[in-house]
Amino acid sequence: MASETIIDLTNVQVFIKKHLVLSNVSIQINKGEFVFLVGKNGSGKSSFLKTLYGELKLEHGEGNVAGFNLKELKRKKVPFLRREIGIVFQDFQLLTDRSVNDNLKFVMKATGWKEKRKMEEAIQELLTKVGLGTKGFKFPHELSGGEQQRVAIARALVNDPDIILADEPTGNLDPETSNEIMKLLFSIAQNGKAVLMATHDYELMAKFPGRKLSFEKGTIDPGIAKVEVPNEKNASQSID
Ligand SMILES: Nc1ncnc2c1ncn2[C@@H]1O[C@H](COP(=O)(O)OP(=O)(O)OP(=O)(O)O)[C@@H](O)[C@H]1O
Repeated sequence: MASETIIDLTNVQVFIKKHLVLSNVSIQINKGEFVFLVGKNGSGKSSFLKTLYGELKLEHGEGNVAGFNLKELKRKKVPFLRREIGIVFQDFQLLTDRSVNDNLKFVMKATGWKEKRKMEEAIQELLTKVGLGTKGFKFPHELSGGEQQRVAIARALVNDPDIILADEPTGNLDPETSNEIMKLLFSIAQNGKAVLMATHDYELMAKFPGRKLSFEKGTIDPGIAKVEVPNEKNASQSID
């Protein structure tokens, strides 16, 4: 796969209100990379991700994400950046009052999808991709934590973004289920997306060798860039 930079930061500083969280951040990430964000609690991983998806405004330094200049990005344009990024959280953040299908449909409608049949086809394709092809009619509370996270990943993929940002996506899951979710996220990177994942799980990191961004001393050590995702030790094409 040809290397193509999708995240490009130069001398970025990340602030929360007046509090300087990170400085001297210069990082380039290519499509197809799997990147772990590692560091102690409070070292700035979530704030870094928020900067990438436009939740925190970039005031200092230069940042380009999926073709958007973060410094010049106006608040009302942030939804356009978000369409290029899929976001996955530790606590899934599904809408509990509707089915899996309707959770996905909700995001589709909010991002401009109109044709019912196209939406239904895309939903089926996405759910099959994450191994939930028969569960679209279920409500979130009828699914296990791992299944709910798969729905959240399907939702993140709705607009076929080049970047997936995952903030401790396995934080609420048991080791076996975490492993399955990792396989899924890895396969997404292998299909050409940049996947960035904050985690404290060193066992997972040992098993799925990706690039590591280390958050320490108020900055980020960018690790060694790899163009392609290394194959997972027990690589399997099948997600189930
Ligand atoms: N809303 C806020 N207001 C003020 N300070 C904040 C806010 N959110 C986070 N911070 C501070 O910013 C710093 C970075 O926090 P951040 O949540 O980005 O770290 P993290 O590495 O993601 O931590 P964790 O591993 O616990 O999720 C911390 O010092 C934190 O206390």
